[in-house]
Amino acid sequence: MARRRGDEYAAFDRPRRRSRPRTKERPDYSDAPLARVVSVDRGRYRCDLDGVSITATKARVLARNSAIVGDLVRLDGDTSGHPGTMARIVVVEERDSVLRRTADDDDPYERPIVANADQLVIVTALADPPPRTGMIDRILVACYDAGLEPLLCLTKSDLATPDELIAAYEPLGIKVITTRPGADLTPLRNALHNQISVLVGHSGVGKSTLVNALVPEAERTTGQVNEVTGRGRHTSTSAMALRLANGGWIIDTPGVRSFGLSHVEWHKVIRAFPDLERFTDTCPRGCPHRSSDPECGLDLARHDESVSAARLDSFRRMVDARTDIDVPTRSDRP
Ligand SMILES: Nc1nc2c(ncn2[C@@H]2O[C@H](COP(=O)(O)OP(=O)(O)OP(=O)(O)O)[C@@H](O)[C@H]2O)c(=O)[nH]1
Repeated sequence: MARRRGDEYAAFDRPRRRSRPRTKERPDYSDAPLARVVSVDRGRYRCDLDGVSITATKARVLARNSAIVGDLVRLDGDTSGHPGTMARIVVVEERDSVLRRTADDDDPYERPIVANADQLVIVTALADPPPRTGMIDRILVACYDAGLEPLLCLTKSDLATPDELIAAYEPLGIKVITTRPGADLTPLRNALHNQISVLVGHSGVGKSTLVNALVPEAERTTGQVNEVTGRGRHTSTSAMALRLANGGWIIDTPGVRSFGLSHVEWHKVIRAFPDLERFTDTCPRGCPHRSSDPECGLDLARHDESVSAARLDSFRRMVDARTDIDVPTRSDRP
């Protein structure tokens, strides 16, 4: 600010401090302790360093939202984990995988949910709330896009039979596990052993109940399903990674109502539909397989008894909704 003449405080003005020239050399953190981010809450990162829980902030040089649950990070500062201490995340290691979703199919803003998972467990209740195969198919698209192995976990088998869903998904090579209150969890434990598994599902399907059974000390809050809306209450509000006693991690994520896929390139959606893919061999080059695309081979699948109409509808709903496909449709033809 320009100083007024005769300003009586002018004499007190301190000489400007020269800033030290910045060094271009960053400290070498390659030997700094390596921890895993287990939860993120308002700029505070809880990290697990060989079983010790450490609270950390993120170094300013790292971009916003650059560390997410599942990330392997190098820590500087106080890594004792004692109450009141704080470490600093100085490096986020390269990720093996990133599971992403968008709020809906038009949302250009993609949300990385979890880093470094190997397996995606789609938790679906057989009733209360009722299963939605469209949602399962959407999550499968995101799963294959992230390079993860899918596992379908059907809960609440005390309320309804799993036969239909097993018949629909097992032939696609997807492992299916069924649970109910008091069920023997050995098959699920075996499937999770030494894997980093992320649990995804609609609110109220029983993810937290499962997590509490697998890791009792987790004490994840469980909620009632609303009798009127049939929806869960979104009791868990943020993702959390938990160590499994016999090796591996499970990452519980908040219940989702939708699973947007605008981050998945449209031509990759078909990968989650191996049962339909063979019909696309006869399609014209670059066919996006929408209902309106001329000579799309999937139109023949409609008349094939071995094809599930629900799966075909589910696929078509996903591609028909895309606004980023620039290929003429039947109605565009002269
Ligand atoms: N009958 C039956 N009820 C179950 C089963 N598993 C969970 N529940 C009940 O379903 C309700 C919702 O379970 P939660 O574990 O809170 O569900 P969630 O998926 O974690 O829900 P969000 O936290 O909202 O994501 C609770 O009342 C559970 O007791 C099951 O196998 N059978």
